Amino acid sequence: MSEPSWTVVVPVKRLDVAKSRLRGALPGVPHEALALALALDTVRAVLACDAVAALLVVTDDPRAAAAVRAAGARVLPDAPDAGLNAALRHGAGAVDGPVAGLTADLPALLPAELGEALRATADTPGVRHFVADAPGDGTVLLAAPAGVPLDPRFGAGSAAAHAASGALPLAGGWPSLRRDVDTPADLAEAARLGLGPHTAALAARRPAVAPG
Ligand SMILES: Nc1nc2c(ncn2[C@@H]2O[C@H](COP(=O)(O)OP(=O)(O)OP(=O)(O)O)[C@@H](O)[C@H]2O)c(=O)[nH]1
Ligand SMILES: C=C(OP(=O)(O)O)C(=O)O
Repeated sequence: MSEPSWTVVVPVKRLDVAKSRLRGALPGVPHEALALALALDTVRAVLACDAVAALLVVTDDPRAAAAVRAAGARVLPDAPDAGLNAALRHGAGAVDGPVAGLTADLPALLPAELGEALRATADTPGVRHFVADAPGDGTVLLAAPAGVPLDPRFGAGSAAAHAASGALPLAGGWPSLRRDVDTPADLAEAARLGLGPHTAALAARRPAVAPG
């Protein structure tokens, strides 16, 4: 097995405004706790991946910053404060060597699937690669070899945007990597695959019984 070489950059939006489509998905669970749990399970899997040398989380959220730091990530403030792609460019700009941007909403992520995807980039060297999300329209991972700018184009229709910008799609199955969680239905899908411990603990909570 080759040495770990990748730095993974994970952007985490301020928890109070992150993952708005998921608000209320787990009754009785504060929204910020759910957004944080998704990020912590993502971070946990990245740190356990043998292809990853370092993890850089770009965030302005103090609670998220403290929690991911405690888990072993480096934290960079979201100085541009101009959205996901600006945060990724900022993070990638602080990195030497191969760099991958990964979304922070992958609570079922298995380290082995991330490792396979990162290693698969070596089959076509010198170019950017991306992994589309399960529906195929979005992107969960964008990877650039050393010396090539990450040039992220996340957002609606990002799989097509990444392809149009010259990035090659990676074709593995990788269900846990492709399972980003934007909606309650996505969360149910992720639970079917197997949630990481932070999100699983919240999903196992029962809402308090209403008085009377
Ligand atoms: N640092 C940083 N991260 C961001 C920003 N916007 C989105 N992200 C992160 O980018 C990833 C993918 O974002 P989305 O799935 O669009 O998440 P979102 O904007 O929180 O969710 P919705 O409100 O449901 O659209 C998640 O890890 C977010 O935390 C931003 O402005 N700054
Ligand atoms: C940020 C993206 O979308 P979503 O909001 O669906 O995670 C994307 O897929 O590029």
